[in-house]
Amino acid sequence: MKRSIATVCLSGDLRQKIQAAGQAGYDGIEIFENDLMLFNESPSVVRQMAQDSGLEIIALQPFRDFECMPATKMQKNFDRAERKFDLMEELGTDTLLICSNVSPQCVDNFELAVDQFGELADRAGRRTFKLGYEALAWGRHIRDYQQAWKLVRHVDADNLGVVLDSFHIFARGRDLSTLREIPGDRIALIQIADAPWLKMDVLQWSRHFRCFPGQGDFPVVEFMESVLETGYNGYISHEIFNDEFRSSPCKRTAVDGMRSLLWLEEEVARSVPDLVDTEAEAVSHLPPKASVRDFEFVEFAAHGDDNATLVNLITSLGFRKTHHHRSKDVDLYRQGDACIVINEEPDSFAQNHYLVHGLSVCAVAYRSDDADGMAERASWLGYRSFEGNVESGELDIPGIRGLGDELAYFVQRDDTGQRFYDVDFQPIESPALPPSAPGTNMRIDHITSGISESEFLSISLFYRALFGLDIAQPQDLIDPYGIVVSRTATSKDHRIRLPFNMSRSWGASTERFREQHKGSGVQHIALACDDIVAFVKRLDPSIQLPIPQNYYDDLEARYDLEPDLLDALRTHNLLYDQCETGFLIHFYTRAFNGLFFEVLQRTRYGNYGENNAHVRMAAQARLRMIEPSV
Ligand SMILES: O=C(O)c1ccc(O)c(O)c1
Ligand SMILES: [Mg+2]
Repeated sequence: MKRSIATVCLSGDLRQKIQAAGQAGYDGIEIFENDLMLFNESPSVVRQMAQDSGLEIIALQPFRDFECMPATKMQKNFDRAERKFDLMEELGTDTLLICSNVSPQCVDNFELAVDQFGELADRAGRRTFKLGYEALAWGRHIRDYQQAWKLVRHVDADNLGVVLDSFHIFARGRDLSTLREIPGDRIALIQIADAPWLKMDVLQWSRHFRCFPGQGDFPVVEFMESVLETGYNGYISHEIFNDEFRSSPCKRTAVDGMRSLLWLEEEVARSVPDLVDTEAEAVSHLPPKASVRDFEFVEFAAHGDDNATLVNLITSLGFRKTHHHRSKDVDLYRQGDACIVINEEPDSFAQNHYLVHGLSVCAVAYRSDDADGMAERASWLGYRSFEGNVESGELDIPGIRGLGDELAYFVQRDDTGQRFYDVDFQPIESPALPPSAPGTNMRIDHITSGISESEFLSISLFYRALFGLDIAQPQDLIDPYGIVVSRTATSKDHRIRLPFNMSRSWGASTERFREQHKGSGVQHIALACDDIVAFVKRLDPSIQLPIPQNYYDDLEARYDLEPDLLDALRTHNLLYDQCETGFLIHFYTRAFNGLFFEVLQRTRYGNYGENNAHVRMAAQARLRMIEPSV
């Protein structure tokens, strides 16, 4: 596929947009007229800029409100088109995109529209230009691609084709049935956009909520399959109007857009290999499939007193130090299957992380069936790799730059059942835990990150395209000081669960964390155990987040809980949630540097206790008022 992006997707001025698109590796760019109008260089300078960035200007757009206007306006419209043709000449582009008329003055007269487009195509043809006609979902009379194609077919001019924009098609009811019947050479351009399914005014939906394929809910892969069936082999061009993109660095957005196109091509090539005929896109040229299976360990950057704070907390949760790194100042703590690595090695990535963020998670390691394959996949998608200092005989674990300043590692288990710590670490004789210590088989259940609004879609793509996870619809969580928006990335078997949260309110939980932690990162680690009531009975309650008694009165009224259970919940700061098939019992620890742990027990329960998130956030906010340092 030839890859393109419309300048409207990116923040900044036209120079920044063009440079970002060029650096991200696109072949072409659609110039939005407004971007040109607001730029203080001539169209011929823009032409040179695009050329210098290795980009073909594939179209100028949009030409608006052309057809079926009152007679007095039509002459003006033809004149206006001629002015745009002059501009196209200077820009060095051969295609003008016209969108269907939205003006209240536009009359519903198909024959008239055919005549007018016939004349416009003649005029364009005289200057060897092409036209593309696109139905806006909110057009006055022409609103869907079938109507637009009917018009183009009736005009029957070689230089007039139809523009298919996935947003308008899905926003009007995802009918792809007749798309396959359009001959590929009559399609002027494919514009691609994904979006979340929302029930709202379609113009607002389009102008604010479009996103890159892989970040939303539209069946974009199916759309591309239908497009390929037409025989179309021109550009696929992102056209995303999105509020987050407007406030994000344009380079990152451009690179994410490229990742999205690669992901889309991969999905199409894997689902219908016969439709993909170019060698570069053949299945044999695709990267290894996503293969993250589980969490392997969480690594903290710590130092001095902070190290002691963390060790005290996790020891209270029943972790014990089992290994020390062979060559580095790194300890491993384990509790059942859950592994926490604490890194104090001087001059390391972890210590740099500590200097910036304080006590924090600097890496999450994922178990993979093919760790090198994951690294290769990451590099194919343009994610940056990380090379640590590896001594001879130690595992060279592939790492990449992940969310915020963190690393993501990919760890493979070999057939012998050896774990990463059997190679790089030495077991230590640790004193047995006191019999009173909670001891039940734990595993990492989920790891939640606090991120900024402008990172939200970027992270969705990271988890979807690189990790192959499913991304759930956003949910609103109610903090006493604002709304926290939460989405979760999950593997098919739910062994990997990665919620990520953002908030526009500086006082809400996510932003309070980001302020303390100096940026985005892991805010919350949830550990699953088999018997939480037994666990909590041996726990030092001072590490827990206190829950108000009113919560338990409400629980009692809401559910028919056994009195013993209700009593245990009440006594031990435990929260409870229930679904049709089962229930969840969980508690939270007090926070350190904005981070906290959760311990939970799931019984046929697939959610996250999100019904209790507001209780947790209110309890944390209250503690913060009493003890501002937490
Ligand atoms: O929102 C708009 O005006 C607009 C303009 C051009 C397009 O191609 C489009 O899909 C939408
Ligand atoms: Mg469009």
